Amino acid sequence: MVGETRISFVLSLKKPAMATAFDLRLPCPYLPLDFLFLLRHARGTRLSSAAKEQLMARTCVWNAIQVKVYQRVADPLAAPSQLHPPAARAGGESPKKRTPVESSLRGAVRNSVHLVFACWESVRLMSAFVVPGWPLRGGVAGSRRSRALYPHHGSAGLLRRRAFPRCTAGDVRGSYTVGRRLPSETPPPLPVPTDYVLISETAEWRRLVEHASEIDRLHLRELMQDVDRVRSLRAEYDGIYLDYSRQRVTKDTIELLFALARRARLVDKIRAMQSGAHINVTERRAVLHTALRAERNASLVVDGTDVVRDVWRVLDHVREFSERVRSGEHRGATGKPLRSVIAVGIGGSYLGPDFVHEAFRTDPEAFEAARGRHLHFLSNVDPVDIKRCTQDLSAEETLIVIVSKSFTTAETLLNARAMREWLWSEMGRSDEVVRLHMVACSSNVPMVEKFGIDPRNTFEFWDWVGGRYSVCSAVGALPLSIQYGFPTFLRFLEGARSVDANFYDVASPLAGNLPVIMGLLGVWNLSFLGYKSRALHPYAEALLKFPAHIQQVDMESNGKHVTLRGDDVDYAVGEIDFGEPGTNGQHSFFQLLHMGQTVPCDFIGFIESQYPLCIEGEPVSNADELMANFFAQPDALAYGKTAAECRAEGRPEWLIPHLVTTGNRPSLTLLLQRLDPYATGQLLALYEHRTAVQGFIWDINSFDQWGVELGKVLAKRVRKQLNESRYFGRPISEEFNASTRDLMERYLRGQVGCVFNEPFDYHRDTDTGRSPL
Ligand SMILES: O=P(O)(O)OC[C@H]1O[C@](O)(CO)[C@@H](O)[C@@H]1O
Repeated sequence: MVGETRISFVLSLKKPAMATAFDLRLPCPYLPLDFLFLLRHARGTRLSSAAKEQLMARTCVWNAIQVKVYQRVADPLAAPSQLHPPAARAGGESPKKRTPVESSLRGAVRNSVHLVFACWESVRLMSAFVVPGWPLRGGVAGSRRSRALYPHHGSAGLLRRRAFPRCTAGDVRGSYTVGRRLPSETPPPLPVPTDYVLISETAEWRRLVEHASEIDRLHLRELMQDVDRVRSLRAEYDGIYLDYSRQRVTKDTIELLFALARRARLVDKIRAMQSGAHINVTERRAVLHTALRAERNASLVVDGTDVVRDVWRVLDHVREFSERVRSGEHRGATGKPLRSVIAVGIGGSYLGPDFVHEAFRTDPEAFEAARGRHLHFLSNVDPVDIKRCTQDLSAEETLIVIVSKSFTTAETLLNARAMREWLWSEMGRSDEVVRLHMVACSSNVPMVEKFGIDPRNTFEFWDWVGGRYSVCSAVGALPLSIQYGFPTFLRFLEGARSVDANFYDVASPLAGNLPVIMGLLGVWNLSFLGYKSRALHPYAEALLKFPAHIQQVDMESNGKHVTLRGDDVDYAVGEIDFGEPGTNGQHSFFQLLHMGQTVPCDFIGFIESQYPLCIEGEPVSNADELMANFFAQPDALAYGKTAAECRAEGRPEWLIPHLVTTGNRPSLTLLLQRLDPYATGQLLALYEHRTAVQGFIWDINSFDQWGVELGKVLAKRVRKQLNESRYFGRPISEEFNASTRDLMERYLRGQVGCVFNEPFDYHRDTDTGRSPL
């Protein structure tokens, strides 16, 4: 064996024809081929057949060499190269038109280059495969382009890298890691048990169904009288006090839910997540947002890379850059310090940072740290959002942070280009303006570079961080550290880490695992009691954006209809989440919560206020007034009001039916000391993991979002049509249904309200390339 040498090599073949040339017979369409490729071409190696068999087992486990060969295919599930989408057309740049002859000539040349290259690399790798201590040098990439393709390799001091000239993203990629001893391999996702059945077909599930009809006979009014029960339905961890006695459960329910968790192999799934297994099976990715808040001295090797080391490399970069901006060392193009930040992003690239920003804003220490600074978020593609963001700002003093994991999201890129135009319109059209005023957080570094952002000002994150789970990555770290200082952001990470420890401590009784308890209660309420919605009420104005963030975390994660294996679920999964801070929510939709549909509620409150205001002569402080409502609402929902109680109040008989509230409406209460950056991190992790627990029990993939992709594809068709009709007078295609056609026609009759001074690519006819102007 080669001992301490490890080589990681990725070859992405753009065309199936190329695969044929290499005789790659893929065992299944999406495979990273691992050693199969080498072994098929390995003649005369010194490997024993037992060793070959082991390598053929697709586990890519061998401590000497790791090789992956990807084939790009049409099926999205089958396209690992999707992780690095082709560079063309993003950032508004459009490819040059080529004649067919030019294109096929180029294609042929490129194919031959790839073929020669791949053969050469096979020989090199084969040599390393059989010769101990083979002095391998090279791989990717001295050039900025190839460094961008494999940014995570950029950090290892021991790497030897070399550019692959003429390669573009999506063509051929390779990387070697030389001389690092890697302690462990990425574990494979959990094997599917041979006796696999839908969770709803298990005895544990059926027992809960029966139990639900027993619970239906009990009212929370009675349940709350059992002091023993009430005291047993609570848990506490690191300053978070969870009271779930107002859930429609008994101690038996909880035992039955634990039995269901055992049957669903919840503990194994949590461990698989923690270890970096590819539990996001449809995208073949690990789910490691918890690594984003791991301690600096921790280590977690996933797919051959120590992800914690990478996390801290980026955090150090964030610290250094944010300090330079805050101190005024990094200045704008006209020499002014950058006091304002506009973070441009949408969905997970916006909601998390916005929630945390709001939570920090009135924390006394964070407030001090942010004095004189402004943070804004530009999310909606509605141009009005641009107007609102920029109207009070001076471009000369503004830094734009483009946040997009994919760097292909249409809304974000259009907003990014709009921001670039805004900067240029104020300070002149120069690369320098972009270099000094625009930075990016993305996992698609080549596209960021293509946009014109200095690669040194690009803060990467990785495909194992889902967008909605990315607030602890550079996505949140950069804008929030610039605004509040890096130490404040670190305290937020520490809070999240604390709850991660609780969640991953599956060796301890699950009764003390807050995310597990909350997740199981969520499953109970939806799948067994049939409550389709869930409301989140933080009694803290600073958490005003928390419900919106959790809405995405939960609904994008668990809004699914098939199990991990692709079987239809025959049970309800994924609640509708909404919420508002108390007491505002009470004066908005609480009427329905009290008298209309039953919606399980989460109440979040704090012992200390961020702003403890006491007005002389008032019977209680302002915070006490808030908390009086916090304590009252859960009981109002649980107990309701009977006709007898109304009569006892002397209400007229005709009014009584309108006054009766049924009660028996479940809620849980979370009480924490005070809302500071640490507690903000705790709450984030608690709710992230609650969602994961539910997904684990339901056996769905909580970490992909294919539904959203469909909407994006359709919007692309409409965009093309609007362009063609608006600028070239083309009729609306018959491909659209009558309703959409009529709506679009009506819309197009209106004025766009824009005058373009010079034509640019976006307005070219999509077929002829002709400019309308
Ligand atoms: O960060 P990106 O790649 O721009 O994506 C933004 C958001 O779009 C989605 O893919 C779908 O809305 C979210 O999951 C993600 O948070």
